Amino acid sequence: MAGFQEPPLKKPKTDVNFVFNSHLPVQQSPIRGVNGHFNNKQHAGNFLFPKGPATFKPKVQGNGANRNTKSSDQLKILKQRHALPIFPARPRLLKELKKNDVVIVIGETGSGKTTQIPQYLHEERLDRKGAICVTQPRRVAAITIAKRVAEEMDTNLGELVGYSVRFEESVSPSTKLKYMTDGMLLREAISDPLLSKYSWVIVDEAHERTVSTDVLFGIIKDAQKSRKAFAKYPLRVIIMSATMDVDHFSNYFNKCPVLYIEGRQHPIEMFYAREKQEDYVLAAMSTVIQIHKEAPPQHDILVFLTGQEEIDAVVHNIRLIAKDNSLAEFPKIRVHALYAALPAHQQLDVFRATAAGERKVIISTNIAETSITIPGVRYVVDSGRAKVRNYLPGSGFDVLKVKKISQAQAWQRTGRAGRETSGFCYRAYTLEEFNAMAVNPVPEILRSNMSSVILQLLAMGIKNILTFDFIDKPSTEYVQQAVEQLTLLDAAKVVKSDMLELTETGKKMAQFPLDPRYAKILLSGPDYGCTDEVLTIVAILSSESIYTNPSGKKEAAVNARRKFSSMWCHENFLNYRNLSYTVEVRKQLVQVCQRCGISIVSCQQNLDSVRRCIIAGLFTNVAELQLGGKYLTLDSRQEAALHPASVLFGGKPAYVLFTELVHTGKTYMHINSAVDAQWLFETAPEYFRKRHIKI
Ligand SMILES: Nc1ncnc2c1ncn2[C@@H]1O[C@H](COP(=O)(O)OP(=O)(O)OP(=O)(O)O)[C@@H](O)[C@H]1O
Repeated sequence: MAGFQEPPLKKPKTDVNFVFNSHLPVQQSPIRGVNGHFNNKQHAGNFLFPKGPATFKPKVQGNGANRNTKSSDQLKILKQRHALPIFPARPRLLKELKKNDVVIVIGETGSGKTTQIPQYLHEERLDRKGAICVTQPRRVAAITIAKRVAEEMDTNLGELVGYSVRFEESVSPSTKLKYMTDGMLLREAISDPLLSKYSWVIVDEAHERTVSTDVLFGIIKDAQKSRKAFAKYPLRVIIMSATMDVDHFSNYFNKCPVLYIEGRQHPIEMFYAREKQEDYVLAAMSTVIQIHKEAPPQHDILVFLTGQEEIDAVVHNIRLIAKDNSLAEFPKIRVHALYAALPAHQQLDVFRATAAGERKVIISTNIAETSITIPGVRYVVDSGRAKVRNYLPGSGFDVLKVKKISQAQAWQRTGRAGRETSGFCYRAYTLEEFNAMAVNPVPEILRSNMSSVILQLLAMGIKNILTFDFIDKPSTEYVQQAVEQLTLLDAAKVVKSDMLELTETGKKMAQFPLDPRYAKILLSGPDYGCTDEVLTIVAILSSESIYTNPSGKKEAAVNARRKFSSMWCHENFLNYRNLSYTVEVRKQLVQVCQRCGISIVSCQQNLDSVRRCIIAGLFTNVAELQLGGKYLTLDSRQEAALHPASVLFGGKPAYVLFTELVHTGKTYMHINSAVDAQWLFETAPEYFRKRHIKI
């Protein structure tokens, strides 16, 4: 549904006036003196100053074929590794890591934390007893970093170095360095709370404070304690970031030491808008054109905007502008969009190097904000905004809204330049606006629906959520609402005051890497005789969009897809790769169903059964048509509209089920089905009686 509207943008007429602000020199942290996090006395003395090139002979090398006769590519990579700011600190860093159970490592973006520290541990054979796991908040980072490290270690991806992200992994029994999303490690902890496969867990980009990372902190602390008592080898933990509140983290981890990797490899020149910009999208776009007119080819540009529709529109506009005769004398532009809903191959395409005389312009969400290195990027243009998920208190829903980013995020964005060589960062907002931004992002756990997390914690045997050792406690109200949702789904029951337990249904639900509501739909499949059908639907809902929305053909794509409400059509702007991915997801869900003994039956096109089954999981996501023609959600009495791209638009069914609410100017219900009031009552009588629906 997203991506329906044609670009609302005009060609930017005026240039944004920038003022040169500072030069982030090679040997000085950009954050020090700006947000003050590093000026903390408690940890003084832990700086790992570069002491000139250290020499070392790795005890273990990659298992590539040409170990003795290194190719020139390998020698080049080795040289690059040795030039990183972290390299001279290697001996002291290892000494500290060996000495302490938990260490916080702070280092400039690009200093080499993510790619090098795991390799150092491996070279020292500190992974003999268990593998090294490195968590990332985002899948694209986990995959691309694993690829880079495999290349650096001269090994095939999936052998010594691998990755694991939801529904996709490349690992083998010989994998020693495993890059994975924080959510995947949390999932592993359900069956193995001691994390016994690993001797090291490295939590990277800890400042992002995703729900999964926050919960992992508590799990890791617990696992560490238990393993000290009776496991064969201890669990060592490294918490890493370039921009985080070290005191808060260190206090949580029993005043663990904080190590600072000094210096950055390449300088970055910083620019701020001279005046406040009315329209951040136009400001970002005109900055790109300004840079394009001045920068040499192959100096690529990475632009941070907020969401899919906006990014598609900007990509479309820049392509149009690039065709303008007035730009004929400048390099050819290759424009890429980068957001989570894009198929993996399109996401990875942005890493492809530019041809001679060409410039790559990448318009991205905050998916590219941390960890990754995009070859060729020398310019970063930051709109200062991001789309963030926020829980609607009292509703059980998360809503996506465009918000200003934090200073920590702004520095991370800056850090995507200056990785291979010197760079430039243009902030399309003023220095005053920057100073007024929050220092750190609000932890996701304080603003999200917690039902998935609580289901996972219960599956790990943690019965009292309110006493779990969270680094920042979520509000009791949010916890209670999530518990209520899990109780309504028959996943959990209260056994004593504040003590919860999973029901048999809940135990099965926790086996699925899905939102509990989707898991409940699958578990209800046999009751409605339609497991086969709902498996397909849930697989699609859990994958990235199977639709394509080519720019300039959005209307045609929407019209083509309208036909799906009555019949299957070919050649209707379906995304082949994402469809194939969905088939893989479905296969994995079938395996979990088989493990849980859920029989896979088909209702043979009886779509009413399918809709009733979907209600079993999503009955809290229903809106009712009001007299004035508007919809109100039954759970929170919130006004929400059908999107013009929905097949139900204009039809006005009395009750509409949706998967989520999306706020883009107006609140839209995302992905809909018309449902019957009688079915609602039959599925959750207690719940709907309280909501007085009309039958
Ligand atoms: N895919 C890649 N291609 C080329 N160079 C790369 C690639 N990945 C990493 N590098 C090089 O390795 C350096 C260190 O990257 P690394 O991700 O380890 O830094 P980091 O300190 O973890 O940064 P951040 O805090 O931004 O995650 C980069 O600055 C870059 O020079």
